[in-house]
Amino acid sequence: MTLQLRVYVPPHPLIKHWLAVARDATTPSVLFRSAMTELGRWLTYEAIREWLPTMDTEVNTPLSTCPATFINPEIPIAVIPILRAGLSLLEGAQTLLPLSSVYHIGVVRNEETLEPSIYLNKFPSQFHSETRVVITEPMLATGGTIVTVMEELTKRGIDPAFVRIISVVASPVALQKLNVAYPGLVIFTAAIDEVLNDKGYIVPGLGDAGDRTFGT
Ligand SMILES: O=P(O)(O)OC[C@H]1O[C@H](OP(=O)(O)OP(=O)(O)O)[C@H](O)[C@@H]1O
Ligand SMILES: O=c1cc[nH]c(=O)[nH]1
Ligand SMILES: [Mg+2]
Repeated sequence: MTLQLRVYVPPHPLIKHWLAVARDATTPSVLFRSAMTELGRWLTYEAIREWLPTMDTEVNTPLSTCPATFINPEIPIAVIPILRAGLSLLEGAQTLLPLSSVYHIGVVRNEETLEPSIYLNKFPSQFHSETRVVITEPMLATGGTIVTVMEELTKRGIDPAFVRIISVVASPVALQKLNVAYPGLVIFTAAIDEVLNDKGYIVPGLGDAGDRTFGT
């Protein structure tokens, strides 16, 4: 079977609404953060459908016994926010995955070369092989940052088939790069924008997600 990247753009009115708020250049930082939190929440809700491990058992209702399904607490769930901008989606993701562990990684692009470099890595030396991973990264532009993070995860035992990427705006260049390197990956994004300008910004995009989140 040939694996292929799967990219979902959920047609949900709340996702469209909060994307529109985030794209609007007049949206102040305080509202931009709310929009990103909501996008993190609804995109995570979509992404963990048929993915979060469950276990079938029985419960006793006040009247009788009945089949029941719980989230399986034995399978570790990791949320990976890529600093800085990925922090904007974290709260929304975390509210849906309250038992998850959060492992931070800081990556910054060189503004001239667009090459990513890691300045903080809180990953363990090895992850449990069954770990499910949600990566929060709002912008997939050249794809350099997300591929760097995937390399750090897979060399510590993460299976790409267990990874879901939560993004807000993705470019075809980044998606193609991911498809070559990790064809089994699944991505949930609010939009795919075609153009990458000569400074590596997605157009129309939403500008610099890190700066808009933190008001810098
Ligand atoms: O796909 P790429 O071309 O690698 O670009 C995407 C990355 O660029 C931005 O990070 P930035 O370097 O601006 O850091 P920040 O999040 O701290 O603002 C953005 O937050 C992504 O992490
Ligand atoms: O458009 C872009 C591209 C990279 N990083 C951003 O924050 N925005
Ligand atoms: Mg930035």
